[in-house]
Amino acid sequence: MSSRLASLEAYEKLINDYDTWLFDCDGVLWRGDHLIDGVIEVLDILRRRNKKVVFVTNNATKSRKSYKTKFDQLGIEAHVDEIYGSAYAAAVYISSVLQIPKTKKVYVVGQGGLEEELRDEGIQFIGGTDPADNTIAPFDLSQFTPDPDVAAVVCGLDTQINYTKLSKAFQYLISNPGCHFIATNEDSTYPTSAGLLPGAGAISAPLRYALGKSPVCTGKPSSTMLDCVKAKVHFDPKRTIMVGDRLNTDILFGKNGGLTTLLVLTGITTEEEIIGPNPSPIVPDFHTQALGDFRIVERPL
Ligand SMILES: O=C(O)[C@H](O)[C@H](O)COP(=O)(O)O
Ligand SMILES: [Mg+2]
Repeated sequence: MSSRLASLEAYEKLINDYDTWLFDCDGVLWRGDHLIDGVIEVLDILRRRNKKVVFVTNNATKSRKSYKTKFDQLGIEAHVDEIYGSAYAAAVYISSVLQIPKTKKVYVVGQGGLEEELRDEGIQFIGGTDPADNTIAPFDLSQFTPDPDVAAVVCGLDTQINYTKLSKAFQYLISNPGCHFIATNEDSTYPTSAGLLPGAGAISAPLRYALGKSPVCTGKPSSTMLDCVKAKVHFDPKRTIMVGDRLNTDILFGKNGGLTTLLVLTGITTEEEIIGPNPSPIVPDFHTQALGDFRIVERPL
């Protein structure tokens, strides 16, 4: 059963017990471009208490560098080497795990952030933001010649999704032998300041259905994302806490990694889902309304 934080002592104890704090972004720090109340103060408290702060997001629309710009714009202190996104995890997976030859290419269903991370890993790509693929014109298969050098299809959140991209991705996956099917993440929904929208999982779903097979997922809860963090950040899992708003990504990611987990209710998951009559089988160690609740340690009620 998840334990709800409700006293000054409980918030103090959590801060004292954990040296490394991994934070999800959408639904924890912000919703779309709207900062969630109390986030800046609490991150400052943790930094002043010499806690290691790391950001782990499944949102593949931005690269780590473009996330740094978003943090700056929202007034949140963050450094590029503290930021880990599913686009970065996908690029590292392709270059270091699959080791696709540099002569090969990736067909992208996704946005600029994913392309930037692929480029930074020296991976050639087509599709993505290419205007030729961002069209509402009907797709004519008889006019399409698959590029034989495409060795993988990677699918992330793409707000410009269309039938042409789905068709080309599908064609590469059925015609190029051994073509890898990768999803940056499979979140079903995406929390914005105006409400919920379809998530990256809803973008790769038509391909999963058409192919009858699932992609390799590199974002949370997969271990690929934690391996990316571990490769750059030293931390003791026993003294590390994962803070997130979604059970089947953030909390499962923490549990899979042997970390302690804290659920906040400012994003996807409602309290009903953890303490209601039919609670989720994914149980966080702790939960609280919002990250901002930790301000109590410096302004006791
Ligand atoms: O659809 C998506 O990609 C997700 O909803 C979104 O990106 C989640 O981001 P996170 O909460 O992991 O920062
Ligand atoms: Mg989230």
